[in-house]
Amino acid sequence: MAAVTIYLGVLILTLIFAYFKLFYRRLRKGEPPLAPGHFLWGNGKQFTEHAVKFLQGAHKKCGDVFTIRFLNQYWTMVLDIHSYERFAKEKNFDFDAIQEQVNHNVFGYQLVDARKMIGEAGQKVNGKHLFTSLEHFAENLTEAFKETASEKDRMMNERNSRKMNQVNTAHNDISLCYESHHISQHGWDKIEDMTDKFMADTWCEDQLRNLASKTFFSPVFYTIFGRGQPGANDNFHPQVFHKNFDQFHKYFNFLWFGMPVQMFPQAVNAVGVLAQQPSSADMMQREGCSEYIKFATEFMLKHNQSERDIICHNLVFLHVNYNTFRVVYWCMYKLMEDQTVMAAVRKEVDEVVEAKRTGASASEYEAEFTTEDINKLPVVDSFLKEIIRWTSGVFMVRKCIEDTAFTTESGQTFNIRKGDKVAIYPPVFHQDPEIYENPETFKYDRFIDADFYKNGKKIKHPLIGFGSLCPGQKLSMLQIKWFIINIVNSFKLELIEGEKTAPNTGMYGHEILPPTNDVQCRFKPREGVCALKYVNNYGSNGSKGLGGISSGNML
Ligand code: HEM
Repeated sequence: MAAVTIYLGVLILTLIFAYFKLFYRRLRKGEPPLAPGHFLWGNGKQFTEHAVKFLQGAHKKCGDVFTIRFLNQYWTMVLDIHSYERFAKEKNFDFDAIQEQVNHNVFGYQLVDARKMIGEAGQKVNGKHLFTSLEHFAENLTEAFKETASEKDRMMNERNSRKMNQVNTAHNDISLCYESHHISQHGWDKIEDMTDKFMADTWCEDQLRNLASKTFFSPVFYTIFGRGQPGANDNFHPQVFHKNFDQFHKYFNFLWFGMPVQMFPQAVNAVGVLAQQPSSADMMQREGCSEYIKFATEFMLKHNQSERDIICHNLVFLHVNYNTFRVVYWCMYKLMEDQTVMAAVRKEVDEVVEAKRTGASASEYEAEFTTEDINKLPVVDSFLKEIIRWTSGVFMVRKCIEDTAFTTESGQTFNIRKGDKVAIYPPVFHQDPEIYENPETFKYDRFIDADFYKNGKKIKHPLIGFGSLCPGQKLSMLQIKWFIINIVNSFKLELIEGEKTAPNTGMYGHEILPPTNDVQCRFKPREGVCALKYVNNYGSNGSKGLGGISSGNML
């Protein structure tokens, strides 16, 4: 009995010691206040329930800068939008540790000489490479659209042959009637007209995720990895990768926080498929393989990284591009959900296409767009920014590598402890009613010629969906804009009645929130549309050709 009491006593003392050692924090002078939370788990539960509501509440109680806790990890939140640039420029707030954590915990590898590699690889999607990447993407997009449109042709051919049988039968019947009841030739023509109209009115139905995958993810995949010999590796296919990436992504937050992937059998299965990639030598030989992948692969080989590491890095690159896919999903959803949005975007696109159109007849119609042209559409631009505002769930996180006195734009100084995480949480700004009137309402034209204010002061960076470091933001924005112009020009899209979804607020932490559920939609090619062509004019007349309205705050 005495021994049990001693054991219990030791256990309780150990637990108390562990609690004070691991979880409890005594604030030092000048440190930001701690947000109230569970004595053991900290603020994890409040965060996962609804990160924005939790942080808005803590902001009201604690002020612009305060610290939250996830188990034994302390994160200081800087929730003053005017301090964004100071935060981004603070040299003691380091991103490398975060990038290492993602690479190690989520993708299971480590990048050698990471800063140099990411810095130089980032140039392969900017400057002149931005234009060539967009050119390749545009070519792949045209292919993907042709394939999607041909689905309707395939479907119509099947229906046609079925219908022709019916029509032949009807024809025989009608001929009999025609002879016996004198149905006019006009009556017969009308029946044939109705059959044609029925064919033209035929829609294809699909899940939106599938449709976005076929029309957008596929061209992105081919733009990154190029195309191999037909049938070379059946699993290295955009749709196979998309499906498995979708599975894997569900566990992103858990993996990032350090939970072992073995806890999630579905993620393990998905990774098993995603690991089936061509060898690095074969990858670089694929037709149209991107400069980014070629550069990264050569860099990693030079640094003696293994084939496995290269495969993992390819997945990281696909992961960052997957954000662009998610934005496109939401663009398509909002275009279909709200007829006012569709009408406004379509009007702008139709007008510019009409103005640029060349060719004598429908079969010859073509309109050329430069990067500048793509960027010069205020409605498309604002619509896209509103989608990013409405769906971004991103953290901008850094590790504090030295004890640091951080001064906000308003002059308050806080001591941030070495080893803590420091973060800006853009969704809190994006949902702030003082910055964005009725933030819960989707307003496609919110960003047209608009300035935004907080505490009476104009905000320099009102939308922070890409953080300060993302090298892919220009490419991403341009790919999405080009996609919107093309999809609106080429297809009619509708949601099936009653279908509805919303951003999944339980997934805050993902750069772009996934939908709570997928929706069923229908589409068909528009008749007699003008073919659109992207023209890479980099360097012509000394042009870097970005121009446009987006350069102010997003590009
Ligand atoms: C809508 C699409 C995208 C979103 C919302 C997005 C968002 C972000 C965010 C929030 C970060 C962290 C930045 C920070 O904390 O300052 C980031 C980093 C990064 N993004 Fe993107 N991104 C997108 C598309 C892309 C694309 C298309 C590429 C590649 C071409 C890309 C490449 C990267 C890389 C390499 C980093 C790490 C940068 C570093 O370590 O310095 N992203 N992105």
